[in-house]
Amino acid sequence: MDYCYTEGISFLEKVTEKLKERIEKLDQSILAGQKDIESMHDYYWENYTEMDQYGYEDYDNQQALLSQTNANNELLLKRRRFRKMLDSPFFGRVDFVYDGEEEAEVFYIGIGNFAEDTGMTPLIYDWRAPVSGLFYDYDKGPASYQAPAGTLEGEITAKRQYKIRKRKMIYAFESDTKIDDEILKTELGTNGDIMLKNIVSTIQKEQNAIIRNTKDKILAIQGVAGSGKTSVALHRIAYLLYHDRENLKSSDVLILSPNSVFADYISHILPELGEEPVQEMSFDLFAYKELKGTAADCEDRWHHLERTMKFPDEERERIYKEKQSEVMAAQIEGFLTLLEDSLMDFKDVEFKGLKKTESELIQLFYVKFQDIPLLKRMDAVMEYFVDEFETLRDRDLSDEEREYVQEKFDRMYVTKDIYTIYNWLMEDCGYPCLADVPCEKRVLEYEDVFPMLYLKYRLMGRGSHRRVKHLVIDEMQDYSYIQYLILAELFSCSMTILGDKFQTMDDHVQDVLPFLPKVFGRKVRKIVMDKSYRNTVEIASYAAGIHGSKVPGLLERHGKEVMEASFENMEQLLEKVEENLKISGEDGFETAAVLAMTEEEAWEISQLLKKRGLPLSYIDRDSSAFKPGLTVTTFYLAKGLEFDQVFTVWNEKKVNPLLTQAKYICATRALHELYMFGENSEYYL
Ligand SMILES: Nc1ncnc2c1ncn2[C@@H]1O[C@H](COP(=O)(O)OP(=O)(O)OP(=O)(O)O)[C@@H](O)[C@H]1O
Repeated sequence: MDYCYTEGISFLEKVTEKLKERIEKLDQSILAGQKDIESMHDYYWENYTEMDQYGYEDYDNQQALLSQTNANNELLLKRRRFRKMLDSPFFGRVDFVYDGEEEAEVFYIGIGNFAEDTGMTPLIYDWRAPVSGLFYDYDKGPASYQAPAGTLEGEITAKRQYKIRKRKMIYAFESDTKIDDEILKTELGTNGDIMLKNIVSTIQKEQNAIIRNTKDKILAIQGVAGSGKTSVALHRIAYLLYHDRENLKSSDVLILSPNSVFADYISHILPELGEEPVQEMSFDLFAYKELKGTAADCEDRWHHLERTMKFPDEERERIYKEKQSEVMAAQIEGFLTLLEDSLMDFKDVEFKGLKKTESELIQLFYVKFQDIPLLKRMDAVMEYFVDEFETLRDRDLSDEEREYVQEKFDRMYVTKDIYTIYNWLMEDCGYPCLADVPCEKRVLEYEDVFPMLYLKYRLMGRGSHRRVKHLVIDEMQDYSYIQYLILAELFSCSMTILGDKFQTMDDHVQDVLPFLPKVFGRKVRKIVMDKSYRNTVEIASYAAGIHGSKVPGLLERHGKEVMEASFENMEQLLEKVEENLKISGEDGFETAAVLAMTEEEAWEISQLLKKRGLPLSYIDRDSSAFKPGLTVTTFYLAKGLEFDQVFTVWNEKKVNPLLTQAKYICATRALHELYMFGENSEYYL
């Protein structure tokens, strides 16, 4: 047995013992803490009637209780981390000789810090600790890392990698190259996990640079399919949380994600890395909530995609695109300038002897309060009026009086209804107007949702979300110019923006990187990730061929050739799917997917496969869970996910403007096997 392995095992044994001891001690402290909390509760309930009349004692008690509860929560978190570490305490080791010293210091690296006791030198260092950068960034030889006190230089004399599962050493070896490609290939070649994996033990140097970047406020990553964008973004969140515990909590981080299934698919990563889950939201849902008082319902992206595929209409698509574009944003600005006059109908105001003439009001409106958004400005003028009244009369207005005055001022707007104003804008731009119906009957088509929301913010202001301190935008290519303007209005925090222009859900590739700096009004650091880790060489080359783009950098992981076939009808096609499906049996796969174009097709296929007796999960836009086994869904809901086997199914006779992008998205979802199956019946026409 080699030295590296035996030494690894003996350290594993030592650490396991120490972890167990530490967990036991924590058990006791937690128990003692809980008893304290209980007795503090008891004391409070027994004595609170007698506590001093000013409430000092009561306050002190509450504070003591709070700090004891917090202390106990921290212990609970620590215990949770150590329990997790028991399974696999470390995965790397670096021996580092600091400049000017003789002997190497040994650093073991794992998912968290672990010392025998608080304040002692760690036996294991958190992968996010400054010293752990050595493991990811350097081979043997001269190296340095950034410590709080400055750069520390020295030499790496040894570097090792381990795989430990359920307290058993699976392998241990000396790695003199970067985190070894062979290991990476083996890790990627195995099935076993169905959700996205944490990649702490094999983070690559380029990925590490992104994860550890705290300098750039806005990072935008254009990465080829499978380059680890989502993984890197999540590890970056964990890194930021670790290094800024004081200011950044999990609840301060928001991920804009494409759908709920994707949110489920990535949800376990942060807890696995010892952090609490972060907030997650879809932008469409957010818009729907924000427009509640303006329209009864809003279509979402899926409606639009389905319509584009079912009823391709170039003119309609042109209008859709224009409405989301920079040109539209400029048109809205021009429109707003004119609206300053056309929306207003000034009249003298008089209330119980206090009068403001039309020209005085105009002066206040256009000069004194000119910086306030148009639909909020009259409120400011009214407050000015009310203030003057209350000062002169030396009394406050009653609620009824206030309402009466408010009405007078509100009447100076021709309308306050955003929907009506939006229709004026449509008229100005030469687009068809939306139906003139009352709010409860208004259903916004997707093309109008974001321009209307943007108009609303420009008219009413919004104020940025102070609670969100870091925003992650995944699938950046799927957001329009107008959507980015809204995001810039809403969030002024640091951001990680990531995506792949080739996966745009549109008939054209959209590259958002050129306009981001303009929208956010600041420098955006752009990073390209051009190596793919997901697909085999065969699948990646096939996928690149769909766009005629160059094959990304790949690990030389080979697999089955991509199978392309055309079938006369769906039954024959599904026969072939069944024949090739390998999700059961000894060396079967964990996940497989049949990916169709439209929801209707996906549903139909799921029913036909069920009839064949195949167990499966059907994912539609309302689904929220990702499950092992066979999944049937559309290409657009499969975004961001991956499957061991993918069967892409489309109708060859049908005109589908999204077909090229859809095929590319489907093809790049496959880890090991890809089947591209066309069907040429007239069924779906
Ligand atoms: N350093 C790494 N070590 C091990 N696996 C990795 C590494 N980087 C990426 N992977 C794996 O590659 C696959 C793709 O990663 P991920 O889903 O994060 O990529 P992506 O760029 O977001 O993909 P896409 O845009 O196609 O959805 C995942 O299985 C992930 O675990």
